[in-house]
Amino acid sequence: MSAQPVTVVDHPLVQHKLTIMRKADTATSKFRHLLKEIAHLLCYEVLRDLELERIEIETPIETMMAPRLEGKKLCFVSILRAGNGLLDGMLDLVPSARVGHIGLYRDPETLKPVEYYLKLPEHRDERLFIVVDPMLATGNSAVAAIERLREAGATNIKFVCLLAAPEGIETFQKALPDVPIFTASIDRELNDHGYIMPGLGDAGDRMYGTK
Ligand SMILES: O=P(O)(O)OC[C@H]1O[C@H](OP(=O)(O)OP(=O)(O)O)[C@H](O)[C@@H]1O
Ligand SMILES: O=c1cc[nH]c(=O)[nH]1
Ligand SMILES: [Mg+2]
Repeated sequence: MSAQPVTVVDHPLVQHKLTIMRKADTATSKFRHLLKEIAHLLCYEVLRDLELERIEIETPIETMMAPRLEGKKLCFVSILRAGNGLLDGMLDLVPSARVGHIGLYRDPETLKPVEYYLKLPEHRDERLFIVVDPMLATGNSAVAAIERLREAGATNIKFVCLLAAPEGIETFQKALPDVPIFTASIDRELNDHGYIMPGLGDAGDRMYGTK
């Protein structure tokens, strides 16, 4: 099976905001704010093909059949912690969406993800799951999260990140060829510690000021 494409959202607004996020001297509050704003723009792209239902409404002039989004059929899944930055922006646009959380941290020695939390809504086979995490580095965390979702019954899944490394995309597409990736940038490569270069550093630490 050939892999689903990677969509790079290269809109000038996204690229400009990303440049500010990458800068080492951008403050935590500004970083979080920009991540939320970029999440709005990524959300717009990832939901482009969303099916709408039609409902009858009354405008001041006449009756019409108008398109409506059924937000409850959508579920955003945040890979904790850093995924919450994207999640907040996505929920601004689709407040009725359901939300799942998967807690994973990357062991700094092995670069393997360690799971510490999982909470998902029910009726998983009926929903579109949008899994969010700003960083796709080795790809191990995203693959583990999505495999876990699949075990739990999710079938329709898309992945959204801010930065992706070529190594992470390769791992992801080998493991999950049917899951499309949306990202604001494909960066150059990983360094010896599994950090994306040029990247933006540790997304969780930059969001929450923990370093
Ligand atoms: O593609 P990978 O090599 O798996 O790396 C990416 C993961 O690393 C970061 O999380 P981290 O482990 O730092 O946890 P945090 O969000 O709690 O800081 C990031 O938010 C991803 O989840
Ligand atoms: O560059 C990276 C790699 C993994 N996790 C991050 O937060 N940043
Ligand atoms: Mg981190």
